[in-house]
Amino acid sequence: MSVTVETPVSSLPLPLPAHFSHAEQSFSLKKRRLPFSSSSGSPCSSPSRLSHSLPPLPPSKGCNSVSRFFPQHQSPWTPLSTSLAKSPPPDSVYDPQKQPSFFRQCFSDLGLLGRGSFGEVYKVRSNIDGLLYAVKRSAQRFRGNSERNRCVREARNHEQLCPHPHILDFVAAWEERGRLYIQTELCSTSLLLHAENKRPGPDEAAAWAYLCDLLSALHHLHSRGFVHLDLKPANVLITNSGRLKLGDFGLLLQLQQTNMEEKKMEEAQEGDPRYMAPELLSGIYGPAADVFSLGVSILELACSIEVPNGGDGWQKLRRGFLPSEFTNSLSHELQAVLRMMLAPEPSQRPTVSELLAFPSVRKQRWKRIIYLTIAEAMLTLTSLCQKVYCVGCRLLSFCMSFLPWGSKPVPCTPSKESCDRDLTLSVSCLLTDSESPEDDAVFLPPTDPEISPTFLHRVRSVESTSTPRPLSPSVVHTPTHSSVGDWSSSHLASTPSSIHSKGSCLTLTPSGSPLHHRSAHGSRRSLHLSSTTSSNPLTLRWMEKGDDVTRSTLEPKNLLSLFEETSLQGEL
Ligand SMILES: Nc1ncnc2c1ncn2[C@@H]1O[C@H](COP(=O)(O)OP(=O)(O)OP(=O)(O)O)[C@@H](O)[C@H]1O
Repeated sequence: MSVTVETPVSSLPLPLPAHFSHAEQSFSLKKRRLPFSSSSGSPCSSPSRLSHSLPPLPPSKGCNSVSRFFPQHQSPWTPLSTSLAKSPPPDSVYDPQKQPSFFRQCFSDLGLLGRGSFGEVYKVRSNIDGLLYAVKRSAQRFRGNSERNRCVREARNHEQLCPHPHILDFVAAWEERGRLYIQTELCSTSLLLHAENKRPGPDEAAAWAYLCDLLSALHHLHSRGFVHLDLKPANVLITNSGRLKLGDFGLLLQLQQTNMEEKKMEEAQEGDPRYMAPELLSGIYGPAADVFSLGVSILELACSIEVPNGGDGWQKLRRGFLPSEFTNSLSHELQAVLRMMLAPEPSQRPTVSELLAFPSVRKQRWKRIIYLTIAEAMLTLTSLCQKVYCVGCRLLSFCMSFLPWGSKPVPCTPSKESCDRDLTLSVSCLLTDSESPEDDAVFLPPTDPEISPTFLHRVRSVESTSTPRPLSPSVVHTPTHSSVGDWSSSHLASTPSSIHSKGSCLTLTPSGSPLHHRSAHGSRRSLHLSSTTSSNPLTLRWMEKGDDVTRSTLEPKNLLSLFEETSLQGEL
């Protein structure tokens, strides 16, 4: 396919969907995420922050909104995935006679990772294999059979698509009390949040990396006769190594023909208007729509801009105009690729296979493969080293217990399991607005609330506010540690926040420095999670530099704690 610099521009403006009426009119530079509203549990809304407003709920097609006409699904739980139907949890883990739900019996250590228009996503530890996962629960009970069927189809399609290195790993899906649960692999955050937490400004290298990963994911989908129809940074997850994984298959569509031609589809739904291909407005669905959405996503990420969801800017982008004031800083190669992906006519856009064959894309893909191989090898190595270190510490502790002075317990770096278990923190206030607490109390507020990794960006937003925001003294955290794998990953993935765990004291730091905040009187404050009692809960608190709190809390003193204390003071 030849590279067209000028794409033909149709003179007639495209019809705008009705819900674009309050839309943003043009492109604008990306702004940093606003503080998370603790009361609502959602980002503060602002007209200029439309990329954080949730897309409109997809219309519920063909289902009656009055739920009493439909039988409630009262069975304890129904497996919806082949994996779960074939190997249900053992009796030792799940006992249907017991009161707690399937979810509560099979999973523990809950923390809210995020909310979308479909539902809530929790970080969990499986009581079956002891590993960490993400579980997405639909916010609403099924309002009828068509809605239920759509959810079941989503789960089955997702299961069918796995495994692939750039598709979010599917583990299981089930239905319980009229809600859908999808268990997937746990990632570190979404691409949207990851991109927002980076330094503002164009980042072409990252854009190429994202393009390569997502082209690979789309290639997998399209070659199996599926179209995603909702590709956007919020639906892409990023692993500890920085690998992108395409997720959220709620609008996934299986095309009838194997040759993947565009087709008018009655049952298909369009996704987020900001990333939507123009032909979807005419009801033409095909793989080219995904290419367009990927083009918009890469444009947004490469130039660090907000893409419009209506108005002139929206129209222009769908008529082949790229915002040159932003794209001029990109290389000609990337500009050319974007221009082709954003061609107004679906037939003018290259297919994913054609894009993967472009010399510029092939070159970048090789770089990406090498980078990911090294990053993932380093992560594995680091976690191995940590395990060895843990075993060493335990052995040392065991040996010291035979020495005459060895009666006192020797603090030891916790095992990887406890590290992993405790990495996720949750905030209880985010868990308390379940619509019917009795029936839906699958996620009881944990006694020791934790903060999820995605909560870090919200904590960071505290830093940017002008007035000090005292943290609630009731926010008491379980002992929390980041596994070495997770620390290094955050560096590898260029995530600007990291957690440094030094024995019993843990410091949240953006970009590797302590999270500082200037108080009204100008003194520097650091946000610490510090050990405060002998039972060792960690309390999130503001500490003035020079406060002696940490020193007094590191008891009992011994060689290891003295060493930790010294290194901590060095950091301060
Ligand atoms: N597997 C996962 N691992 C880690 N975090 C996840 C995972 N899945 C989702 N999340 C987090 O939960 C948030 C909400 O996810 P969800 O897919 O429900 O919503 P969304 O895609 O942002 O919105 P929508 O469903 O409206 O498109 C995400 O933004 C992400 O931060």
